[in-house]
Parts: sequence; C-alpha cells; structure tokens
Amino acid sequence: MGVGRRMIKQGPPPPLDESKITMLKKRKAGEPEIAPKAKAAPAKKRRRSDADEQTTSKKAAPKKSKANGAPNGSAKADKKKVVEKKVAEKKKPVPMSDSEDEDEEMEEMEDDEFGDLDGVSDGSLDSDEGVGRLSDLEDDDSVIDSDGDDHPRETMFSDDEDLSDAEEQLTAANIEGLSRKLDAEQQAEAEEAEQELQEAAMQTNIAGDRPDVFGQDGQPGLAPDLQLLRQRITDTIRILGDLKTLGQADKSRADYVDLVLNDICTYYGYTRYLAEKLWNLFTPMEAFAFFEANETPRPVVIRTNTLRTNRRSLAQALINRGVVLEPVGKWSKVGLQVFESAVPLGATPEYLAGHYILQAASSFLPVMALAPQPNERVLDMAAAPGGKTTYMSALMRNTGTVIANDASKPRAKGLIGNIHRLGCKNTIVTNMDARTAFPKAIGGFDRVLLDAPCTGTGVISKDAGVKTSKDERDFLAIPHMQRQLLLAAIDSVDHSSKTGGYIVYSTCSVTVEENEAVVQYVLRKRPNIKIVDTGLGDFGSPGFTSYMGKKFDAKMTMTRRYFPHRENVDGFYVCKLKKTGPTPVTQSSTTETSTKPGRARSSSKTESTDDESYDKTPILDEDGSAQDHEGGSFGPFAEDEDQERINRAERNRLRRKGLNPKGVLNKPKKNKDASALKDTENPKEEKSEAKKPEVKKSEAKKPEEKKPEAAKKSSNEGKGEKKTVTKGEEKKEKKSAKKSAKKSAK
Ligand SMILES: C[S@@+](CC[C@H](N)C(=O)[O-])C[C@H]1O[C@@H](n2cnc3c(N)ncnc32)[C@H](O)[C@@H]1O
Repeated sequence: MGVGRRMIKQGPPPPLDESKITMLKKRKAGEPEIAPKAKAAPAKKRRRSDADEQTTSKKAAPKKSKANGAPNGSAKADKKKVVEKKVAEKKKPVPMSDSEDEDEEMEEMEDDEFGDLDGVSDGSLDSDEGVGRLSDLEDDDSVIDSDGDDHPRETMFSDDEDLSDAEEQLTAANIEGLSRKLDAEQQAEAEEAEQELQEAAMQTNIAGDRPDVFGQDGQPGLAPDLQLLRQRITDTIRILGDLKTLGQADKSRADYVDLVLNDICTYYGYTRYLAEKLWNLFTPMEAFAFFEANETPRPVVIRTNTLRTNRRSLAQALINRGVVLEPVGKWSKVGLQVFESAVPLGATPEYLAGHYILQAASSFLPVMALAPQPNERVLDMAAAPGGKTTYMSALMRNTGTVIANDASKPRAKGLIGNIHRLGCKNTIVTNMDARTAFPKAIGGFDRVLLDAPCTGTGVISKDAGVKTSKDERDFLAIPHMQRQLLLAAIDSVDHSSKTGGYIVYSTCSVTVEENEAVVQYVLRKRPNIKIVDTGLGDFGSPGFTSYMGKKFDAKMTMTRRYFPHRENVDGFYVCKLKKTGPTPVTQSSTTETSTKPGRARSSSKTESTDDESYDKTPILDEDGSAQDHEGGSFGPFAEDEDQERINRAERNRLRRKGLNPKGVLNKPKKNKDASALKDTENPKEEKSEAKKPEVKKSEAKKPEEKKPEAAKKSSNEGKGEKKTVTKGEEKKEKKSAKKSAKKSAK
C-alpha cells in the first residue's frame, strides 16, 4: 500500500499554516531551520524502553531524512505535536448533532454515533509487545469496556473505549508503524506546504511576472511535455485568478478557460464535456485541486461490523497481523483507516469471519444520516454490494427488517454474500427495478435509503474510466432515473411512522444534475417532503443553492457535499428528507394506502400524472416478455399470480438448460410441481396425455427432451392415432402396457 496522500487523515483539511510556508521558504533559501517544538517539548510519556526507541529510530531515521531532511529530534517533536493535537481535538466537542425533532431514542443513538470515540491508535508488526500491553489495557479498570453488561447499547456499539489509554497503548504497541505513518504524514504535509507555496505563488502578483501561455504567435500550440503542460495549466489558472493584471489585452477569459480546459483534457485524460462540467463546479484554483486529487487514491478504510466485534478488538487483531491503522476520524466510531498492511485485507480470518468490511469512508455518511433505529422497517432501494445495508443492519442491532433491493442480479448475489458474511439476520434481499417495484410491491417503510446509481464523478480516483465514458446522454438519462427512484423512495415511506418517516438520497457523484437538481425536482413534485439536517455536522460542505443561473431551495444548504480535495474522501452527496404527509393520489406513482406489511393493498393502478415519475418502459422477463406491472391488487398472497410467476421461472430455467419446458413439465409422476404447472398451462393436453399408458408416455417423453421438434411431431402423431384406435386395439395396447409395466417393475 502506498503512502503519501493516502496517509492523510480523513477529515476537513487543517487551515493553512503560514509557518510551514515560512519554513519551506527558509529551507529553499538555505537558511537553518528551527524546530521550536522539538526544542521546547521534552518527551512527556514514554511507553517504550530506550532500547526499543533506538531500534525504532534506526529504522525510521533514513526515511525521515529522505522525507524532509528533519533530524530525529524534530520527528519526535512532531510526533508529540500530533499526539498533543489529538488530545486537544478530543477536548473539543464533536460538532455533530441532529437538530431534527426526532424522538429521544434517536438523539441518543446519534449522539453515540457521533460520540467522542476515537480510541485506537496506530499499529505495527511489533505484536508481542503490543499484545502484552493491550491485555494490560483490558485488565485496566480505568478503561471503559463497552462489553459491560450494564450498557447493552454500548455493548452493541462497542467503540466506547477510553480514548487516551487505548490510543497510547496501541501507539506503544505499534510504535514502528506509527513512526512510519508520522514520516509519511510529515512528507504529505511538506508536499501540501509545497503545493500551498505554489498556489500562493500563483496568486502573487509580481510585477513583470506575467506568464505568456499563448506563445509568441498568440496560439497555444502543443505543450512540449507533460511537465510544461502542467506548468501551463497552473500559469493559466494563476492568470484566471487575476485576469486584469496578468491577462493579455487581446485575450478574453473565455480564451484562457478554453486553453486550460484543453490542457486539463490532455494532461489528465478527460473528455472535454466532462472536464467542463467539473470545472464549472469550482473556482479555477479549486478545480485544479479537484483534478489533482482524482489522480491519487483515497485512504483505505474498513468498517467494524459491530454485529460481530468491536473496533478495539478488531484493531488489536489486525495490528497483530501487521496492519497499521488508526480510527478514521472523529466523525465515525466504527471506521479504521489502514495505512499499511502485511496481509491482504480481503482475506484475513477477521475479514472472512465478517468482523469488518472494506468500505469507503464517504459510504458511511448516508447511513449515519439515515440513522435507522432498532425494530424499524427500512428499505435500501439500490443496495448491492451491501456496504450500507450491512451498516444499517448493524445500527439496528439485527432487529426490525431491512429490505435490500438491487436491480442487478449478479450484484444482488454479492449483496447476499456480504449479508451472510457479516451476520445480518434482519435483512431480506429482493431483485427488482425499484422505480416500479416500490411502493407497489411493498411500502410503508420507516426509512428509505436511496444510494442511487450515478455517473461516479466522485470516484474517478477509483475508476478512471469515468473520465472518458460519461457523455451528455448519461447526464440526461441517469438524473432521469435518479428522479424516478427518488419519487418511488418518497412514496414508499410511511409519513406517519412514529420513529422515522425519513428518506436519504445519496450519490457518489459531484455534479449538480445528479444531486441538488434531483432534490429540487422532487421537492416540486412532492409537496409532502422537506429537506432536513443530515446530522452530519460540519463535516463536508453545504449543497448549492444556485448553479449556473438555476436557483434551488434555500434549505439545500442542509444537504452535504464531500470532495476528494477537501475532505480526502470520495466525492459524495447526501440529502435527508422528511415526509410530512401522504403523497396526493394524483401524484403518486402507485396508491399509497395500506402499505403496512401483511395488509392487502388497494389497487395500485393509480398511474402518475407525471410522465417523469412513472417509468413506462416495460421491464422484460428473461424470456423477453413484458411483466405485468399494471393492474391487480397487492394482497397478502396472490396465489394464481404467484403460481404463474413460478411457472414462468421454471420454464425459463429449463430453457436455459436447453430443455423444452413442455416436454419436461408434462411428466406428471416425475415432477409433482410440474404436473401442477401443467394444470394451469394446458389442461386439455394433460387430460389426453393421462389417457395414454404410463410406460409409453415416459418412453415418448425422453426423446422429446432432446429433440423438441421431433417430439412435437410424434406427440401430434400420437394424438392423430388416437382418434382411429379401435376397441380391440385399445385392449391390446392396455395388455402390452401392463406387460411392460411389470417388466419395468421387475
Ligand atoms: C451506487 S450503487 C449502490 C451501492 C450500495 N448502496 C452500497 O453501499 O454497497 C447503485 C446500485 O443501484 C443498482 N440499480 C441501478 N438501477 C436500479 C434500479 N432501477 N432499481 C434498483 N437498483 C438499481 C445498481 O445495480 C447498483 O448496484
């Protein structure tokens, strides 16, 4: 696993530290560096012997000098600085609260969720010492053990370890890993400072330093190499920051934007269409930071599965396997950021036992915003591969019900796998197109999560293919689908739910079309919803209230945006909605009455008046026939309908096997279900076949399975023969049938 940016802790970036810039300037100018904290701060707490210290220093020293030339003493001081910073951070209240009028229980839960829990520190390969110390820690009464019987809730959400103690213990146990991490952090900080310097330089208006990005003939031409291209990008961005002073008189802003966009496409490999779309989200400087951030991977994060373990135990187990990790940030108490691993994280015994799931940090956020409660009925509309479903299940402590739906069958299989591995027992998987299936098939949920399919512009660092694969059509079709899904999500929620009535909409995309514009659309279509606070505090940035001349609801600021270059997480959007009343019948895609489980629903035929909210594209079965999504009331069990579905599925299954369904299913004795099926299919045929002697029938069927056409022919011939059979012949036939029956019995 690489270091560098990956090592940067997730969370809001710290404010610009001027001293770093001064330090770097001095270093560049060859002036001696002073590390005031290194001098001033003697080591406060020493958890290791001097011998250990020396060993570690020896290992760490070359890296340090490589990283920034700082002596070891300075690194120690920096380490202390980091610990001090952490302690100071711990003292700060966590700025996350849910200001909504939810009941006390929910508040309690969210308090827990965002509680000041950040106990586990870094890990390394020094497992022996670490194990000893961690056992000491467990014996220590001062450490709050969440597994205590007095706190059943804490037992489940067992990350309530004593922060400082746990952190120090793990720090001691993992000092080598910590040193490495600190080195990398320092390096990253130095890189950041360098970048800031560059950016500051960009903004500096030095007389006579006017970059000439267009060249002598006023034409941009081809940049000779990538380094120069990058230089031209930064120069152009600098000019755009102060066009009046730095721009050429004969060039407009549009000329510069055009130039920089072309260069960005060449340098980073975007299509012009997408580069422009992303560029328009930010100031030129920030757009550059965004494009840059998309070139580096986000930190590897795992989520503790609290249905199986707690974060401290998991951290300890993984540290013992050579994993260097620490809590992902104050905002989560189940996430662990992994810096280094001696073992593949997807194959450890803990992974296989379902103690954790590899999950991007930003993926935690929609579930935290939804805050599902124990015993609720919750729908995860687009659930595969199940990172959020399984988190929801854990928050609900395996109580209530989670319907985890996904339209893709292969992906639903992965979802089932994760559900099993993580031990989620309150989850039912369905495989339907959520646009039309909900609330028709089932509704009345307390909460619905729609983690919508999207263009993926927030995860370009993971999937660089997005840079070239998404075109204008995608940015029309995908938001269209998102709107349909969100309307269905809203209609599937029980507005009168005592504990909930919430919908969370999220995407891993940063474009406005897929986020604010979708929310704005549903606000217009559903007057019975309102935007509410996500409860995610100040983490992230507020959603846009206007974009390129479009105005959005003022409450859009309550929605949250996350960016790779700001929070060092995947680009993400989270919006929480509260349903305040029933959807008017004229607006709902299906009638909303009686959506409670087990109750027969009234006709769901009420078609939407809104073209966009109701997808009229028929959903095709595997055999290509359109499913009946219209008409028919939803009852507890529609036996005929179910039977027909079962029959159809069986026929499809046989066809896939290369068998003629009629041939196989017309064997009543061999397959009970098949005979039942035949009843509904072709009773007449069944009757005439029944008259035939048993043995003959089975003999006749065999070739039919292999050669359907020939079999058909012979079956027809058989029918024809029957009409002319005389009584004598019939007797003979019966006799021979009896004989052969006896033979076969023998
Ligand atoms: C962003 S992914 C969901 C990720 C998932 N929530 C998680 O955390 O693991 C979007 C999912 O939507 C599914 N999907 C696409 N169209 C759908 C539809 N019409 N109905 C239901 N699911 C759909 C895709 O198969 C895909 O798995």
